Parts: sequence; structure tokens; C-alpha cells
Amino acid sequence: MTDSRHQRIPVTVLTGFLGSGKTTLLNQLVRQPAMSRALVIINEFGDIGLDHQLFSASHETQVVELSSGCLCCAVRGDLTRTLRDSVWRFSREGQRQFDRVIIETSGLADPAPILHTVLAAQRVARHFRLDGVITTIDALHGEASLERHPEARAQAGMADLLLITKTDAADDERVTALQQRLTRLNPAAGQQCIRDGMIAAEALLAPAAAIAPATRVAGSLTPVRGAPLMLPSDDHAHDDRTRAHCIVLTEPIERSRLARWLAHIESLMGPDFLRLKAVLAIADEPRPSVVHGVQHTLQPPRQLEDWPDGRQQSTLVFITREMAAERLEATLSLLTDERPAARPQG
Ligand SMILES: Nc1nc2c(ncn2[C@@H]2O[C@H](COP(=O)(O)OP(=O)(O)OP(=O)(O)O)[C@@H](O)[C@H]2O)c(=O)[nH]1
Repeated sequence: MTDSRHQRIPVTVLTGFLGSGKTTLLNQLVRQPAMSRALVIINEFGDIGLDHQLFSASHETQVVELSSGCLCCAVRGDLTRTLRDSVWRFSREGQRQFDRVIIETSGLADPAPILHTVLAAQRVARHFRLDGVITTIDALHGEASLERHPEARAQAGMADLLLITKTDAADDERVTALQQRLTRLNPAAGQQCIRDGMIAAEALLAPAAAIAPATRVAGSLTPVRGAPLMLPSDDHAHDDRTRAHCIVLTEPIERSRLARWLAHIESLMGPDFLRLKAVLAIADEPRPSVVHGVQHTLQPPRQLEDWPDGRQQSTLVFITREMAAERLEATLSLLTDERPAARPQG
């Protein structure tokens, strides 16, 4: 399958709970060459937005503020318009002045509607593609935020990369406990500890094309050749029963079966289907394909340049709320003839 969408502009969604260090990170990022031609879209929540004042972009960086409300609800139309118009608005003499976009959400935003806009709004998806969701989690307050705020869980659950901030201010045990919690919540996401927003911009590029090794070590089970393996994941008793379900398939998937499975998955999608991320080995295709889903939006498979970790097998991660493992497990018969070797807890 050739991917004609390759030339689309990559969009990074930077989210994270209030005060978790998004602006601090952004200030560091835009000073680095890899992000110097980024268009930064900052969302303010309510009338007292300060982020754009705290954000001190380098002079090459183009910045747009969306301040009429929370990105995840009222501003969604604005975001669509801003992205669509940015292509000519930030052009000089016919040359686009940016080659990637970073959207910083407000700390209380559920990132899902923003991802829908990037993945599915037709006039946006034609020019832009999701490069990844990066979520900052405060090492000091992260566990409490996850415990109390569904927005914080949604932000962590939808991440491709989790950046644990303020590790200078928290003791090692607290950081380790948070990392373990995050692995249970979202084993597909990479994790990295940072201080004062310091990280090489290159480490943040294309996180959506990878599935973290934690997915494969989340359980002690060994993949059986040809048998899908469901790894036990988050057994923590969240009040909204957010669960990660990981499936490893060692046999390539037939394209016709994939199409049927995707159609079925689409029918299951909705508000409780927080995230699907799958790197798929498709029969007779040397390169893997990635599929992203967020709530009711499913993006068609997009071919990747290479295998994220060299293993030529399929890894599927579902993060759901109040969804029985059996419902997901039942869909596997559309993809493979084997029965799952194990089932996630809960
Ligand atoms: N000690 C320490 N403080 C940090 C670190 N990163 C950010 N901070 C501080 O945490 C506070 C909040 O950081 P911001 O970058 O404004 O957080 P934010 O996520 O943009 O906040 P909102 O806009 O409210 O959602 C600021 O006082 C930062 O200086 C860190 O790694 N270590």
C-alpha cells in the first residue's frame, strides 16, 4: 500500500493536567532547531489565560492563540479553521513558513475532540496528520490528579509519550510508583523523566508510530506463535474502570480480514473507547501499518517506514472505560483463527 498522505504536516498535541509543565516544555522546545519552524497553537481556558504570556517563543516561531474557551468543546470549530487557514496565513511568497504544528491544550482539556479534529475533520486531515500525543505528568501531583480527575486519566490514556516532569522535586519512590501506575494505565506509551522541560526535540518526533516495549513486558506471558496474547494490564480500581488491553499477534493479518475487523471495531467505538493504537503486520506487506482510534474516530491504516522495535508482529493496545475484555476479545476472531492465550484482568 502506498501512502499518499506522507507529505501532510505533522501535528503534535501537547496535553497534561493543570500546572504539569506544558508551557515550560514548550519554551524549551521552540528554541531547538528541530522545532524552529513550528507553528504553535496555544489554547487558553476561560478569560484568564496566561499561557501565551508565559510562553516566550523564539522569534522564528509562529504562535496562534485560541482563547474563546476550552479547546475540547467551544473552540473545536476555531481549531479546524485555524489549521485550515494556517497554510496560507503563515506563508510568504507562496512558501509555507512552518513545517510542523504543536497544539498546547488547556490543562483541563480532554484531548479526544482535538484528536478527532486532526484525525477526522476532512478539511484538516487533507493537510495535516497526527504525529503524536505528548502528555506531561507532574511527579509530585500526578498520582493524585490521576486518582481524582477523569481529564488527567484521559490525557495519560491517549498519550503516545508520557513526560514525567518535576522529577527534581519528587523522591525516587514517588516517581517509580507513578511510572508503574502509568504503565498499567497506558502500556503502549513511552515514558521519560524530565526536569524544567529539558528534552531534545528529536525525542518527541513521531511518537505515534511507536509502541512502547512496556506493552510487551506488562505481563509474564510468552507469546505463542499464531496465538494472540492478551497481557494483563491496569488492575487498579479506578472509579471509571479505565483499562488497557494489549494484544500481540505473531501471525501476519490478511488484508481482507483486517478490513472486516476495522469495520467491526468502528461499530464498537464511542465515548468509552478512549484509544486504539495498533502497529500491524499485514500479510505480503514488508512494512508495518499503524492504526489510530480515539473514541468514535478511526483513522485508516497508514504505512510506517519501519518496524518500531524491529519485531515483525502486530501489537494492539486498547484503552477503554467500562468495556468488558470479552467484547474486545470477541473481535479477534475476525482477525485470526486462534483463541487468545490469556485475558486481561478486570
Ligand atoms: N521544580 C520543577 N518545577 C517545574 C518543572 N517544570 C515546570 N515547573 C514549574 O511548574 C509550574 C507550572 O509549569 P507550567 O509549565 O506553567 O505548567 P502548565 O502545564 O503549562 O500549566 P497550565 O497552563 O496551568 O496547565 C511553573 O512554576 C514551572 O516553573 C520541573 O521540572 N521542576
